[in-house]
Amino acid sequence: MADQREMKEKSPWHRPLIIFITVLIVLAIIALVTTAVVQNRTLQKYKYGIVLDAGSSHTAVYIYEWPAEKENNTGMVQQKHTCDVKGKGISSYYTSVEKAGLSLRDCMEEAKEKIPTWRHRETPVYLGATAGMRLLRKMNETLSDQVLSSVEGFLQVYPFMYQGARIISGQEEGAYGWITVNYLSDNFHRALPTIGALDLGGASTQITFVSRREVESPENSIHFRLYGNDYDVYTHSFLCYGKDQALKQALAQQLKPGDTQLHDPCFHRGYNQTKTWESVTGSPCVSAQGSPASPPHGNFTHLGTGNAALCRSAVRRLFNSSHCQWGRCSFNGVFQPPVEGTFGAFSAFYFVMNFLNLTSATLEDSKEKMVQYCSRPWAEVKLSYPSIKEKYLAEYCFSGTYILTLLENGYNFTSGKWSDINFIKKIGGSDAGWTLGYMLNLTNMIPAEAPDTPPLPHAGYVTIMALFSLLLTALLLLACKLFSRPACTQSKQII
Ligand SMILES: O=P(O)(O)OP(=O)(O)OP(=O)(O)OC[C@H]1O[C@@H](n2cnc3c(O)ncnc32)[C@H](O)[C@@H]1O
Ligand SMILES: [Ca+2]
Repeated sequence: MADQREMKEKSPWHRPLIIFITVLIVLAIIALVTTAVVQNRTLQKYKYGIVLDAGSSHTAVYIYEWPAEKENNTGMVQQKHTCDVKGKGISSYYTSVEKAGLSLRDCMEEAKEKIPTWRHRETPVYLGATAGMRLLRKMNETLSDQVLSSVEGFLQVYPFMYQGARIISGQEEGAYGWITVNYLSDNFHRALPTIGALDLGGASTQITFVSRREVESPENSIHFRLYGNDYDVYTHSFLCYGKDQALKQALAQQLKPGDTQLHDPCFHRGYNQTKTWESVTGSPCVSAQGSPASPPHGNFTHLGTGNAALCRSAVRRLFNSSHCQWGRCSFNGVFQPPVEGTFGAFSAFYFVMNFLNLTSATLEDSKEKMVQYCSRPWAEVKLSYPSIKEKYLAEYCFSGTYILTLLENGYNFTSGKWSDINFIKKIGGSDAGWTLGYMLNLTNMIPAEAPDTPPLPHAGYVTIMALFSLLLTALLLLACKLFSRPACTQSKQII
C-alpha cells in the first residue's frame, strides 16, 4: 500500500500538472484584473462644462457633467446644476454696462463650489447671448459690444477655461435646441426618428425639424452628420416673435397716436395699469414696423376687457400671410415645409401651457379654455394665484392666445397634428434649450461617425467576471488538494 502511494507521489505527471495549474491560476488572475481595469477604467471621474444662456429676459448658468474619457459616448452629458441670475437679461444693462458682468457674480461663485477645484482650470465656460442682444445690436452696436466686453472681462477672472462670449445667430439657436432634445432622447445614437424643437423666448421664437421635402431657402437649411447618420434640418428664428416682443407689437398695433387709454381684450377685465409709451415704442420690434408716430414720452392707461375672440383677432394681425415667394410659407414671407413628426415645445411654450393646464388638451379644448380663462375678472385671478408673479399672471391670457395662434396659424399645426406637440421642460433631468447642444458642438462631443462601442456590454462583463471567478476558485481548490496530499500521506504514515 505504502509502495503504491510512493509510486503515485513520484508519478512523472505530478510536477507538470502542478505547473499547468499554477499557470492557469496566474492567467485567470490576469484575465480578471484586465477585464475589471478595462471596463471600469474611466467610470469614476467626471468632467464639467459651463454655459451661460444670456437670454432677453434673464440669464441662466448651466453646469454639465460627464464621465471623463466617455465624451463621445452618447447620452453621457447631463445637467448637474442650474442657477438663475438675479435681475433682467444682460441687454438691459446698456445704460450701465459694467453691471452686466457683475450681475453674474452669485451664479459664477456657485459654479466654483459645484465643480471640484482640481477640475476648474480645464472646465470650459461659454456665454451665448440670444435675441435681447440681437435687438440691442440692431439699435446700437457699440452698446452691445460694450455689454459683451463687460461680461467677458468678468468671466475671464474666474479660474475656469474661458471660451468666449458672443451673440449666437437665430439659426444656431434653433439648431442647438434641436440637437439638445434629440441628444437627450438618444435619437442620434439609436438612429431613431428625430423630434422637432419649438422654443419660445421673450424676444424670439425658433422652429426646427427634419423635413423630407426640399428646404427651398438656403438660410433655413442645415445639414448635420451625427453618429454616422445624415440629417437635413429646417430651422427658422423669428426675431420679435418671442412673447414679450409679440406683446409689445400687439399693444403698438392697438394704440393710436395720442391715445391715453388702451382697451385690451388680451388682459382681464378690471386690469388697469399706467404704462409709458416708451415701454412699447422704444422697442426696435415696434419702431421698425411703422407703428404709430406716437409721442415718445408720456403715459397711457392699459385697461383689460378680457375677450378671447377679440384677443385672437388682434394677435392674428401680427402674422402676415399676404406674400410668399416660396412654395409655402409660415408667415411674413418665410419659407416653411409642412410640419412633420413629433415636436418638443419648451421655454415659454411650456411655462404658459403648463400654467393654463393645456399641455395635454386638444386644440379645440385649448381654445375653449382660453375663452373661459380670459373672461375671468382680474381681481378674481389675482386672488386665485397669490404666489404667481403678477407680471406673468396678467399676461397669461395674451400669452396663451399668442401660443395657440402662433402654432395653429403661424406654423400650421392643425387639430390633427396638435397631439404631435409635447410641451416639455426637461428630458431626463436636463432642461430642453439650446445650451447643451451648443456645448456638445463646441467640445466636439457628438462625432460625425459612430464611435467604437464599449469593450463589453454590462451583462457580458458580469458573466465573464463570474466565470473567471468560478474557474479561479476551482483551480485554487484543486491546487490546494494536490499540494496538501504529501503532508496528509505523511501524517497517516506516522500514525
Ligand atoms: O430666448 P430669448 O428670446 O432671448 O428670451 P429668454 O431666453 O430670456 O426667454 P425664456 O425662455 O427664459 O423665457 C421666455 C419668456 O417666458 C417668461 N417666463 C419665464 N418663466 C415664466 C413663467 O413661469 N410663466 C410665464 N412666463 C414665464 C420670460 O419672462 C420670457 O418672457
Ligand atoms: Ca431663450
